[in-house]
Parts: sequence; C-alpha cells; structure tokens
Amino acid sequence: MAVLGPLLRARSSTTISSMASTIRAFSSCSTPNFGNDLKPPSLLAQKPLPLRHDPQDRTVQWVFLGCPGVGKGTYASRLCNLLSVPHIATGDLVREELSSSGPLASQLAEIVNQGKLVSDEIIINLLSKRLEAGEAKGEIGFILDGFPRTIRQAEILEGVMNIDLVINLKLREDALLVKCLGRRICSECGGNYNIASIDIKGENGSPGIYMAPLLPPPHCASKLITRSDDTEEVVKERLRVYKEMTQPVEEFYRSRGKLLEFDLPGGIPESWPKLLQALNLEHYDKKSAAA
Ligand SMILES: Nc1ncnc2c1ncn2[C@@H]1O[C@H](COP(=O)(O)OP(=O)(O)O)[C@@H](O)[C@H]1O
Repeated sequence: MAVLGPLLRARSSTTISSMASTIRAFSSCSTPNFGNDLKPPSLLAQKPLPLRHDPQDRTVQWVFLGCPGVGKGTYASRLCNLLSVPHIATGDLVREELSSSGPLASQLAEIVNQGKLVSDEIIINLLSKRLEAGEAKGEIGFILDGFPRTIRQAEILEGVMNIDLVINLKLREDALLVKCLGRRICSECGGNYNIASIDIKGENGSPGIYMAPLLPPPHCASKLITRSDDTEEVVKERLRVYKEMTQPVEEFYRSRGKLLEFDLPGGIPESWPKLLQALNLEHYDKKSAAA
C-alpha cells in the first residue's frame, strides 16, 4: 500500500515545542474540552508545511499501536534508524523514571508491576519533558511507541499535533504471551532480545506462525535481565488493560483514516521487508544498505 508519499510532511521543530507546552496545558484541564476555543491561536493557524522533495528534509510524525509483546519497540526503533527520527517510547520514559531515585519512582513501580496504566497526567508530563529535551537538541519528527494508550491521550495529542500515520501491529494472543515471557534485555547496552521460539501450527483456516528466537551476541549473553512486569500474571493483566483502554484508540484513528493495520507474518526476517513494503519504504532500506 502506497501510504507513505502523501503522509510524509516536512515539519518545523517549533511544532514539537508547541506540542510539549500545549499538551501540558491541555492535560491540566480536569474536564477535557477540545473545542476550538481551547486551542491556542498559534496551533489553530498551523498548516502543514509544503512537502519538500529532498528526502533529508522530510520527516514523520507517526505512532505505533499494538499489544504488549507485539514488537512495537523493535519495529519502531528500526524505522527510526532508517528515517533518522527519534524513537520515543513512553514505556522507556517510565522505566527511566523508575530507575532514578526521583519522587515518582515508588508510585510508578507499584502501577507498572500490577500491569496497570500510569495516569494520563504523569505520562504526558514525562512525554512533554522528553519532547522539550529533544527540541533543544534539534530533533525533528518522531515515532511514538506506547503513546497514546487511552482515548484521552489520543484526544490531547490530536488537539495539538498532526499525526500522519498510526501503525497497528497485530499478532495472535498466545504468541504475545510467550514473547513477553521470552523477552530479555542486556543490562549494559539495553539491547532487546527474545529467547522464545514460537512455532504455532495453523488450524481451522487460521495461519500458523513461526518466530525464531532473537538471541543476544556473546558479549550481552551473561548480562541479560527480565523486565519486572514480564511475569505471566502481569502480562495477562497488561493484555486485558490493552483491550479495555487502548483498543478504542485503534478505532479513534481508524475513523480518521490514519490507521495502517499490519498483521505480523512471522519474526523479523519475514516481517521487516513486508512492513517496509506496506509503508512504501523499500527504497529507503536499499539505499541505507548500500550506504
Ligand atoms: N501511554 C501510556 N499511558 C499510561 N501508562 C503507560 C503509557 N506508556 C507506558 N505506560 C506504562 O509503562 C508500562 C510499560 O510500557 P511499555 O514498555 O510500552 O509496555 P508494553 O510491553 O506493555 O507495551 C505500561 O505497562 C504502563 O504501566
């Protein structure tokens, strides 16, 4: 599907700055009202900039949706490398805050380790800080991973920023659980691996799926850790919370014509080329491989 061309837009970094401060302002309203009267004039006046033709000048403002364990982080970070935009994962922002000795750490640990969602206010505050820090470094564009996760977050984002495309990654639920339980992270370099070997046979007309383990290189092998929320009980709760709170966000974007549904056909070797094809990005990959 040739979705990318018209969806790529050149953006100015001031948009990100507006977003950071404005989502804070919006999220502090106890009753969200996203009517035009609440929008600051600068955002009302904001129009997409004309599409520039040098690929270096183009950027993306994309969102990745998908259940826990589906591989949002893996595919979002690969696309970010390819398109040279920052990968902003709210789960990573939460984990950074958790590992700091900041005032929120113990409150967040309790929420995350129960598989619940952090409040919209806290998550928007973390995201705003991240966007502001990125802007100070001259970042333009982004792929958001793990945000928005509630309708309220989606409405806040919609009120301040034009999201070009939302990629909804999908995988059968039995594979999701196994993938979460097999997830390992290198405590030194932060690399993500998976020791699970998934080989589910197709039945009753539904296709099977094979996903080879993604094993760490020897220098990471002795430093692997498991996320504290990747236990069977917590993963099941996260899947339940996803259905209740985040699935409606899929419909939010579907009804706005922004949702690209992508059923993962297998592991990275099978899925990555197909995802690039769905995004009309194969030529980017070939160019970066040649470089
Ligand atoms: N947008 C968000 N809204 C609320 N809580 C969030 C959000 N993003 C991350 N979190 C919290 O951080 C945890 C880890 O997020 P993430 O790494 O994205 O996990 P998952 O594998 O469940 O997709 C979530 O279970 C939730 O508690």
